[in-house]
Amino acid sequence: MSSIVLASGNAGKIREIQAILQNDQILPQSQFNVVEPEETGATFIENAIIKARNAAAHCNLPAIADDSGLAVDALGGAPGVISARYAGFGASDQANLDKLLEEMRDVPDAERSARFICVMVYLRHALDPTPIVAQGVWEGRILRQAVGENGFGYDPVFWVEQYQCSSAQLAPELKNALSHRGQALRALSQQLAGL
Ligand SMILES: O=c1nc[nH]c2c1ncn2[C@H]1C[C@H](O)[C@@H](COP(=O)(O)OP(=O)(O)OP(=O)(O)O)O1
Ligand SMILES: [Mg+2]
Repeated sequence: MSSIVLASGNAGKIREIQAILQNDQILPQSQFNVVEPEETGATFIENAIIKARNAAAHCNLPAIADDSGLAVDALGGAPGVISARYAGFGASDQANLDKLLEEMRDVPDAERSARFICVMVYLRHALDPTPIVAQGVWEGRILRQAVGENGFGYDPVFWVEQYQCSSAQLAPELKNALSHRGQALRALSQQLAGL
């Protein structure tokens, strides 16, 4: 099997994707000096395709991309596709999370429902007209303060009802078994196996 480029610059995502797929032919785009594209899409799927196409074109290889984010009901679905730049372009995870907690300060406990969404795309080559697409959704609630050290991004404020802890308090394997990303990757793998 030939290599597949993983079109992400997010170390947390890359760690999770590699742990789930366990395929040493999947190489992060940093190994090819891919320049990250602007994520101009209005939807997760558009942004995933933009990222996968950019990496596939640069590397002349098949590519996988993950576009994901947090949709909070009390904020009308925000931060959504702009989750990575909620507090501004190039904002840190901490700055994004602080902004979310601030926006949610006066939202009562009963109205703090949210979900993580992940769209994974596989392109056979840059101009592949029929991308393989898979999606995962993980329901949770937004905490009032950050707790936990694992994961990345908004994990410290995402309450996982089933385990009564934040997703940053889950062991990495358990997060991958439950998460939007784990769901999307398993669905993507099934489709790839059927090709
Ligand atoms: O499991 C997760 N646990 C916590 N936070 C998460 C998760 N999954 C996505 N998120 C947040 C992080 C970031 O704020 C945004 C993704 O933005 P997104 O553009 O897809 O990724 P990114 O810019 O970090 O890396 P890249 O585009 O190179 O893959 O959603
Ligand atoms: Mg991004």
